[in-house]
Amino acid sequence: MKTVEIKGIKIGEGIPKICIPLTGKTKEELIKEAETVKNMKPDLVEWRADCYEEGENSENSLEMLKTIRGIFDTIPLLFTFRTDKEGGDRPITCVDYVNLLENAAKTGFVDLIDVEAFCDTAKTKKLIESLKECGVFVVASNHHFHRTPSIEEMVNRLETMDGFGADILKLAVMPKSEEDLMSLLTATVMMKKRTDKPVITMSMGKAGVLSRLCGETAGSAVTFAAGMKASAPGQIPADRMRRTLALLHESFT
Ligand SMILES: O=C1C[C@@](O)(C(=O)O)C[C@@H](O)[C@@H]1O
Repeated sequence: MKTVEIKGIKIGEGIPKICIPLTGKTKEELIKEAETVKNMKPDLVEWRADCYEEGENSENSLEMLKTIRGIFDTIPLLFTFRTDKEGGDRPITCVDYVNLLENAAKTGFVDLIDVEAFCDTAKTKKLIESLKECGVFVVASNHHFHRTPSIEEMVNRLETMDGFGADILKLAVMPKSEEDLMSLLTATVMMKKRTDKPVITMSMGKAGVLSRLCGETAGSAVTFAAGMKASAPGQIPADRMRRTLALLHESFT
């Protein structure tokens, strides 16, 4: 397994790492949220720039990013602009999306960047390459807020993201039944044999909660947990997540 190591955090090894999202809408909200989240001692922090007012505006975003980086000086920071097509808060054109990610990578303020791999597949590989050249790790992602694709499709999508050259492969799906949850877990287990990169998967909503807890067994390297506010359905509070992961880990060893 190729672990991704950032500021002493080894993604892809041991207990799944806890990532807490920041979802504030205004600068004031975000600063308050960031300080609260810092006290929760997350392994990673995700800034959901699409939740920020005018977050699609590169200048605005990068200014805010600098402030957030200042607060999380030693904690790995993931920059995400989730487009409205994949469940995010605001629309953005493909051109602006690419520019925003490239500009964020060039600041040196972020450790990881989320790239929606299926936004414009003809351009994804090149975008990932250019971001990696700036020295950031790339998390390729794909989200299905209304369904769980077949096991075959989920594995294909994760393998495609691998082929695009991402460092970490992420897939979030919505279950409609217990079978859907099991399908996501099966696809995750199958990926262990098909890639040496860290994989992150989750089945969202209440029906999928188990998938956020069992990453150490299934092979999901990071789990997203709520800080002040969840960024997706089914995220449980970070303190409860930490206790549960520790309890499971203890039971395995
Ligand atoms: O991709 C993901 C996963 C996520 O959607 C979840 O279900 O926990 C939460 C998002 O903030 C993050 O960007």
